Amino acid sequence: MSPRYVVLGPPGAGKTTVGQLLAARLGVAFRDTDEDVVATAGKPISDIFTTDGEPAFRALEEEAVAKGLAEHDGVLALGGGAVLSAATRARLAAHTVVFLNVGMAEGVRRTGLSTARPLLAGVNPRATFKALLDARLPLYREVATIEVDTDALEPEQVVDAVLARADLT
Ligand SMILES: Nc1ncnc2c1ncn2[C@@H]1O[C@H](COP(=O)(O)OP(=O)(O)O)[C@@H](O)[C@H]1O
Ligand SMILES: O=C(O)C1=C[C@@H](OP(=O)(O)O)[C@@H](O)[C@H](O)C1
Ligand SMILES: [Mg+2]
Repeated sequence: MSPRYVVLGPPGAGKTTVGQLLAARLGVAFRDTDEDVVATAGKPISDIFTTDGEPAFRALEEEAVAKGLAEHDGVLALGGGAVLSAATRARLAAHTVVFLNVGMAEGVRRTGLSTARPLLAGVNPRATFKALLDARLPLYREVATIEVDTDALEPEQVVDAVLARADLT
């Protein structure tokens, strides 16, 4: 069993939103590793970061991704930082991996009103987002089999683009 599509990319790229729409379009189940982590920890992501620290969150996330890849056959969305784990990147090698990209301005705009992402809750979200993109873009591209730039697309158009790209592979 293997997910039809694994969806990754920076916060605000639309992994959760587009992943759900893609799953609905295909008539398959949707799963999000962030939700699995919250269920396992029994508390919200912001609390895990505050109480237990980011390394504890990353360990839970690595486990949730491994389980999702092994158990789920629909669309699996990852958290934006899941690719920081070399073990996760190695596990993604055999999968159809969709990288949803978003630039700094649009990414900050989309995530700006939410307090749910502790990494972006600092004083300078633009600088934080830029540093995050610089560090992670090579990692997303290392594992991606399909890349879609979402900046100028509505979520349903992103689904169209993913499926059009998938037809070509
Ligand atoms: N293509 C898009 N165009 C406009 N807004 C979007 C798009 N994709 C997602 N959003 C919005 O951006 C916010 C973050 O989306 P989300 O799916 O949670 O991203 P991620 O899971 O990648 O962090 C949500 O408010 C969502 O409605
Ligand atoms: O980029 C990150 O490191 C994170 C992204 C979040 O998920 P989304 O990318 O779905 O917002 C969530 O996993 C956590 O707040 C850490
Ligand atoms: Mg998400």
